[in-house]
Amino acid sequence: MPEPLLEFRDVRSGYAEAVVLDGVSFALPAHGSLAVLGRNGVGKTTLLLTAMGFVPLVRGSVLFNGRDISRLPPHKRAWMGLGWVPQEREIFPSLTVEENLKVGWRRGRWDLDAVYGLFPRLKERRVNMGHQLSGGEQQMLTIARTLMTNPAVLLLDEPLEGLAPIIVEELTAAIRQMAEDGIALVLIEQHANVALRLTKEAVLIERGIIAHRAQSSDLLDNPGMLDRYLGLRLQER
Ligand SMILES: Nc1ncnc2c1ncn2[C@@H]1O[C@H](COP(=O)(O)OP(=O)(O)OP(=O)(O)O)[C@@H](O)[C@H]1O
Repeated sequence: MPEPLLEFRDVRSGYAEAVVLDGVSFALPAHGSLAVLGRNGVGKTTLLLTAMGFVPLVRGSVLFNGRDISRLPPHKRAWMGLGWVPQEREIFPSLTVEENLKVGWRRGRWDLDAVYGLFPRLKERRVNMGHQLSGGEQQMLTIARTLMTNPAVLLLDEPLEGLAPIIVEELTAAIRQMAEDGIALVLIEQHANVALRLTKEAVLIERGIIAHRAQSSDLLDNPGMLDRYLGLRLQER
């Protein structure tokens, strides 16, 4: 079996006053995609923060391409190919769209032309300042900026949260295309049906542990299972 791209081995992590994840293990293959589902506050964001090194490990290890990166700082992990897309839509408000995109560019498949091909809206807005963008455009820019670093894996924290349906459609299509293009995905998304359609595998987190893991398509065919484990229901969007 080929070496996983990103692997958690028996990870325990959390904040000074609270252990959040306890005994989490998974292996994401290169070009793989994983939906992380669970109720509010179960530790989904903490899982991504642990992968990036923003939240310290108490036990276990995080591996990337077979290398133990547990002690590396976030910027080194980003440099190695972990592309974090935070929920807070971190862009530079006083730089133009194009300047925002150029800031983190690293040579590779994704450059300005390719990114504008994926997000034509950003091309139209390329001379606008970050602060002049709508919430949906800011989210596109946040993802596009990370894409410009040519990551091996994108860690997406609720990228569709609070966005209008038309923008959700555009972003969903873009995420699907990035995955088809070979970027691995870890996707946190409250709308389970969207997350399951975009991914091959899923883990259901409950109180800091992986309560269930399955093929995403099997979960889509079995909505009762989501309901049983987490009280999540598939919603139409
Ligand atoms: N900086 C922090 N310091 C202390 N506790 C925190 C911190 N951030 C999150 N927590 C706690 O850790 C737990 C897991 O939070 P986390 O944000 O990972 O959950 P989540 O599954 O992503 O939830 P949501 O869907 O609401 O974003 C929660 O109980 C939360 O209150």
